[in-house]
Amino acid sequence: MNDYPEIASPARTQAILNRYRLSAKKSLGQNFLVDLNILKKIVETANLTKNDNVIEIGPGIGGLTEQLAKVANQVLAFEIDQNLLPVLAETLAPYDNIEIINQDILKANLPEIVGQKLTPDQPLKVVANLPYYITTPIVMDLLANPVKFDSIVVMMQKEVADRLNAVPGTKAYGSLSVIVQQQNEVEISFIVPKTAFIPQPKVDSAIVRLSQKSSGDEQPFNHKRFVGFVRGCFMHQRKTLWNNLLGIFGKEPPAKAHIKSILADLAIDPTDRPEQLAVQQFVSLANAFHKVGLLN
Ligand SMILES: C[S@@+](CC[C@H](N)C(=O)[O-])C[C@H]1O[C@@H](n2cnc3c(N)ncnc32)[C@H](O)[C@@H]1O
Repeated sequence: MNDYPEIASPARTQAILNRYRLSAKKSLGQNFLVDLNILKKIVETANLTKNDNVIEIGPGIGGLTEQLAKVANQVLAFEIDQNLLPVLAETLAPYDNIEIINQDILKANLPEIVGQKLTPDQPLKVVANLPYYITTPIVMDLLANPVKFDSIVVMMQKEVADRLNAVPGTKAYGSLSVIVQQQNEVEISFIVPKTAFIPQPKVDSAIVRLSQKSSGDEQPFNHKRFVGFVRGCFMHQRKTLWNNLLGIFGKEPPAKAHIKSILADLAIDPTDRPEQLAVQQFVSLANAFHKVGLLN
């Protein structure tokens, strides 16, 4: 499709940055991936076909975007940094199936944009090398979005990936693990060393694949309320579940009595710490508190 060397080589990336007199902005999490093998592995992990539409977050100078455009139908790439637009116009000029949207992904109206730009009946996948300073808000927004994605394959700091994938009883297990795992199968596909980037970040990264669970498990009565409830349960991680629940619902008699009887009904020990509970136990708890009118 083009005769240029791939964008994501260390030499070409550095040459582009020099020519446009750009230096990577730390404040926007700009670490550009310059290892073509890793980019290809990311695309393989996303399992893209010519029928798939892709949302990319943060195309940077276009290294990953280029690889996505080669195998997917259409790529919509959200880039907040206006200074990168002329770069992307140059690097991605050979591709006619990419649209760059100069918006903050956390503020973009995805349902409207996707509805306007993409055909509705094609699979929609997210593939991105996420800006690390907002990894968690982006993942949370994607999961809560009315737009449903067939899969999400994203690079993040390894430490955050470990939290997404953590099992109960471990230090990494927290509200993020529960909220993400409630809806998704989580897989850490592979680790990316910091040497694969310009500039190099301080820590290694991981490629995480999220795909919607198709289990018949009990579902939370409301996703947003469930998220708030789980965060409340982990508010004071070293305190008991009992104390965290009192923190959420108050110590007054009706709330206290409900907490006591719901924990007893669900056979949950009030002296357990929040990290000892399985994902489905949080769902049962949230739904039980909703049923008695404490969580609405
Ligand atoms: C880790 S870099 C990835 C760049 C490129 N995709 C790559 O793999 O080399 C993250 C990118 O996200 C962009 N970005 C940061 N915050 C953003 C936001 N709120 N919305 C959209 N893009 C953002 C940065 O400007 C940067 O281009």
